[in-house]
Amino acid sequence: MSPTKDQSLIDTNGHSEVNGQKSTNGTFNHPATIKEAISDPSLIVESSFIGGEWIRGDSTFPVYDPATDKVIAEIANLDRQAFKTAIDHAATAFKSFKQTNEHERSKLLHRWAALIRQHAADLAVILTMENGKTLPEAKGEVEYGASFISWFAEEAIRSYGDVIPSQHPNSTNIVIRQPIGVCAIIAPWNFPIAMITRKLGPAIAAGCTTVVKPPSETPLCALALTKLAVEAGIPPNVLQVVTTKDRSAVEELYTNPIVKKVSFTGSTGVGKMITAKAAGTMKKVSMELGGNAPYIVFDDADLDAAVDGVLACKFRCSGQTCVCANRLYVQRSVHDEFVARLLARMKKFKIGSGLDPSVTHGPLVNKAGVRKVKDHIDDAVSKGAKLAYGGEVPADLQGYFIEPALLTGVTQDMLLAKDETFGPLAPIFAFETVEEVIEMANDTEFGLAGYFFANDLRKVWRVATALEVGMVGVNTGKISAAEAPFGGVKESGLGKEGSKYGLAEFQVMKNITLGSL
Ligand SMILES: NC(=O)c1ccc[n+]([C@@H]2O[C@H](COP(=O)([O-])OP(=O)(O)OC[C@H]3O[C@@H](n4cnc5c(N)ncnc54)[C@H](O)[C@@H]3O)[C@@H](O)[C@H]2O)c1
Ligand SMILES: O=CCCC(=O)O
Repeated sequence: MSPTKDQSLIDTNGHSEVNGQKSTNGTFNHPATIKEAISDPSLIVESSFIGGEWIRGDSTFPVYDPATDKVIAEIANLDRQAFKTAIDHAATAFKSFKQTNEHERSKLLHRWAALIRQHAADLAVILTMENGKTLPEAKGEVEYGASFISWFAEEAIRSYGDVIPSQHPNSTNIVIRQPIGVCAIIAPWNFPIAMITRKLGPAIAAGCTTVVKPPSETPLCALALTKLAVEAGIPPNVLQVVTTKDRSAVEELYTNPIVKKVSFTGSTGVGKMITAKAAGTMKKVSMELGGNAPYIVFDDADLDAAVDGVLACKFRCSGQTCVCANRLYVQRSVHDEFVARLLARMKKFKIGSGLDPSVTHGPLVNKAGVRKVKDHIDDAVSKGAKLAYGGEVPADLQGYFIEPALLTGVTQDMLLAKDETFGPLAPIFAFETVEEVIEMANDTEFGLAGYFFANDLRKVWRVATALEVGMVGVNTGKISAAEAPFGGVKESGLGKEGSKYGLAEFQVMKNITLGSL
């Protein structure tokens, strides 16, 4: 694949180089350690944060750089008791934190967001080295992550109640919102900063105390964020982070009766299991789960805009985004032209270290991710699809790489039609009519995001309302923003994050009927 400067797929500013990582002969030297690549090495923390102390414990687990398959950190591997201790600290802290003034919490969050932005360059490098995404994407994510903290700093002071006229004489109903209590936060590796701030922003704004379980693939961003939160003045027991590789230890978070809310982002299977176990103590849950987004290109669409949308949406984080287009439906009359234009753009991709300024797509997070893309390609080809481009695992790269791939002649009976690929594979299905494509798009148990490109207004309204998803992009591949309610329907989850609705997920509503005094 030839190098390119085409960065139109990245929804942030252009490339920038990392601390002189370019060697004198012009080839890119990926740094061996994170500390040598950032300006403030104190941001690299490998311990958990419980009860206001950094806890190392007796055992550790490794974090791998997906671009090199080399260990870049050894993180504290804590047990179930550590979660219990953190929950107890959070319960004690809740007694006073729930009494804090909304404006005070708002100021804390504003200070934290400012510190995140101040350290954005280093955080982006840490993110790229543990997750693999390119540096411009990582910078975009740092700002995206900070935007949730800023947003909820503002929402904290707009947590309005209600006054409802009573049918009884001398009586009034007053509705107030209160923080729900101790919250458990469990996050995935694909957005190691934003998936955590999208939960911590509203939790802290609401006056809750938290215990965070970061993903074992990418804990360094969560720990660096925590260090900055402490610097910002967020009381230690309000935000605690427990790192572990032991999934059974995490059970404490969704079964301990002290925890009142579980906010989870991850796969649908794990989300269902957690929901079932959390039901044992009737915890409130938010579930941001897997997707299988349809991306529909109608014959009246602006085809160049539709190709831009695919680059932004399908290949973001090398295809490892829950709202990534998973199935590309293209109307038969524009199919060949669309495929040709998409192929021309994909030929400009370059895979490699996300820190290399000439690279457009980084590695996947692990070998299992590469295997899954391969399996989806092999299954589709065995059932009649054509591999039009890419799909090889490059022998000359050490990390978890696979070439972005384009498949044509894809049909609904193939594995990738049902299962989220979570990788850089663009499968093209041809369709004839609006009815047919709506039926195909909805033929999945998932319902997170959907996209389509069309110009006819009646068709736009019809399709936007018919898609069974929580979020629709019309003539755009970019739908995520702090102000927009994020969340799915069907088996893609429960609840909304971000937006004016996100705060309520961490609150309980209480009606006070005030009789005559
Ligand atoms: N809807 C959304 O907002 C959203 C956002 C990002 C990712 N996702 C989804 O997340 C998935 C990819 O992320 P992932 O691979 O990290 O998901 P995952 O479900 O494997 O893991 C998510 C988190 O849960 C933890 N975990 C996994 N198994 C567990 C268990 N048995 N008990 C307790 N904790 C457990 C993980 O360590 C991680 O912290 C995809 O399906 C993607 O669509 C959804
Ligand atoms: O991967 C899921 C979250 C990505 C986003 O917030 O756009």
